[in-house]
Amino acid sequence: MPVGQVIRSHSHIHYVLVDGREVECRPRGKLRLEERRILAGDRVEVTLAPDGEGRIDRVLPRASELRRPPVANVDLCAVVFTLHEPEADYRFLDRVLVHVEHAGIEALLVLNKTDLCTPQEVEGFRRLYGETVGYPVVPVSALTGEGIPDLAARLAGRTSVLAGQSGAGKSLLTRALAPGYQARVGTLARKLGRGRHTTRHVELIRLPAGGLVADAPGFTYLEFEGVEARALGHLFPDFHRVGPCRFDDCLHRAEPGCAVKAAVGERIARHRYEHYLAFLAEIEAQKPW
Ligand SMILES: Nc1nc2c(ncn2[C@@H]2O[C@H](COP(=O)(O)OP(=O)(O)OP(=O)(O)O)[C@@H](O)[C@H]2O)c(=O)[nH]1
Ligand SMILES: [Zn+2]
Repeated sequence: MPVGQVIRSHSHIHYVLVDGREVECRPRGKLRLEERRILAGDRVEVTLAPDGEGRIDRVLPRASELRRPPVANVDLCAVVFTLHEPEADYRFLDRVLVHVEHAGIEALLVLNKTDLCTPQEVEGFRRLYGETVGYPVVPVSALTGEGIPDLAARLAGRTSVLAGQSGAGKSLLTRALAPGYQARVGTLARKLGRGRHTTRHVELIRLPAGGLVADAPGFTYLEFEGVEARALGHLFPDFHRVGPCRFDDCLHRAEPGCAVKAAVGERIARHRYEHYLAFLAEIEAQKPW
């Protein structure tokens, strides 16, 4: 039985990508009654009819499920960051990275607007986040197209969402990656404040080099709900490369024999440690005493 991936839905009609072909499918009766909605990104078993349409027989177990936007099986988050326009906000970046780690999704750092940067700035960022922190970094310019083929190659075969602060260039990047793509929500809806970010049905856009990218940004809800204070340090990959600390349950704050604290300014960037402390305080303040 062929297996495909749902790329968009319209009430009870789901468009499923099967062997590179978009097939209009309806779920079989029993599935329609189930509580579980069929989400964009779902892998489904389909029966193809001679007329070219199909029937969804079964939704395969999800490897991941994002709430905002509602997409199943996202396996990569491209976090879009800029050094200028808007000015670099490392605290926001680290916050997004913590959320991506918490969701168990691989992160890729996209340094956008390189046309506004000196080569030294790009190299400095690549060293800091690519080497010291340890995420793959892809410098691009959505405006000039520089680096876009490299980014496309990294998104090939994956189901991705873009994240990052407002104005970082997520929309322009999506257009640079999928030049033929036309957003289905018009300017009017966006002006009324019911634009792409709040559309109920997410669409996965097919990239020419293969791979799917959501048409709505991910990780827009950045409260640390569900993140335990003791687990926060595990969401900083640069922290687990040092150590171990003397105590297994070290919070890396004032404990004796803390390997993390000892590495600050060397193998751990000072601002990463400061953001960790700030996030930790935020999580502790959330506790219902
Ligand atoms: N110079 C330069 N400008 C860019 C680049 N990418 C995007 N921009 C501009 O930055 C502004 C914001 O880009 P968008 O794509 O709307 O940003 P966004 O991340 O989708 O923003 P939100 O929709 O608010 O989340 C626009 O004016 C873009 O034209 C780039 O690589 N270089
Ligand atoms: Zn420690």
